[in-house]
Amino acid sequence: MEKIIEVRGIEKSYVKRKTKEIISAVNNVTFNVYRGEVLGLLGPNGAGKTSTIKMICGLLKADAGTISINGLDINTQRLKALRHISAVLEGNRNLYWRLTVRENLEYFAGNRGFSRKEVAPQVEKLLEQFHLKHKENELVNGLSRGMQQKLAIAVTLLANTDVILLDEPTLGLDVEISYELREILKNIVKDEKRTIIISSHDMPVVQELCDRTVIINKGTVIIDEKVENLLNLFDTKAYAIKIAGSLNMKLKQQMIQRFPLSSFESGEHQTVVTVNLEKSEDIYGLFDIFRSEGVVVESIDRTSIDFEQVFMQIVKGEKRFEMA
Ligand SMILES: Nc1ncnc2c1ncn2[C@@H]1O[C@H](COP(=O)(O)OP(=O)(O)OP(=O)(O)O)[C@@H](O)[C@H]1O
Repeated sequence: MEKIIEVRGIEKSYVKRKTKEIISAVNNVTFNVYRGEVLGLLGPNGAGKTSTIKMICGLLKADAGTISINGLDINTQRLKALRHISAVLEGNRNLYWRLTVRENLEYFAGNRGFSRKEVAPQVEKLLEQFHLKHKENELVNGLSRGMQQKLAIAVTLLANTDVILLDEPTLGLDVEISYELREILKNIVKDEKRTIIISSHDMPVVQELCDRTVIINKGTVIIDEKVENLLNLFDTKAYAIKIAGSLNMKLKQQMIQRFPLSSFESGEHQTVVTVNLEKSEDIYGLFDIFRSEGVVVESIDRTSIDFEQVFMQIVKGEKRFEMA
């Protein structure tokens, strides 16, 4: 697999203005991005994602370490390196508000050296793909946030760079437009082998779009693994246990303490407890708790897990999972 981005041991600290306290935001982060893959860059708030993304885009300079894009060092061959990457950063849609949808696409393609004629077929395709055709002659100013976001991503795709970086693409959008955007991106990823880095808190986006995920916590990479492998790994340890009657609060708290991702769904005569166990043997510990409280287990089944749960488990556990 061809490496298109190499991030090696990057570090970034900030000094708090008032207290002069030094904050280590990124601490020795290393990962690769391969051509044609969709990489999810994840982490809880304050983990260091934005700082990492800004260093990759050349908006921030790393205190230490190196970043290369297509073999070009971002410090010593900055302009050449940055020509291979385009980005939609969170809260910054990089559009001209007084131009129409079509004019924005043509203007930014022009900035990258493409003539209007050259990009005409692609502009048409993108207008269709992003369901923006009926808005092509409207000013960006009057568009909804969701439409603006779609256009910003379309502009980025039109630049035809080797790498596209989407920082929180669905943040702040309502559910319908998030879904629509996810579907559009899914089709683009399926049809064209684009290299995309997505930073997101929207786990369905990660689950459905990303091939691999790099999870950062407290400035350090804690996971670099294929999404599929993570789902499989956790899936085998997720159980749905049916219990007669209901569980009292003390027991629920006891379970959450021992198995942090437990969830409870109470019916009229039954409760379904879903747990994700770190080791399969932990099931015995669970049964011990039930036995000591006289809880009757009616059935136990393996269940499927979604990426949201996987992410929570990893971040809460703050540990590396050795993959088989
Ligand atoms: N300009 C700055 N000055 C001081 N501290 C900063 C600055 N930018 C970021 N930080 C701190 O660095 C740490 C990492 O921040 P960063 O924005 O990179 O994380 P993040 O993972 O993108 O978080 P979020 O998901 O909330 O955007 C945080 O503790 C943050 O408060």
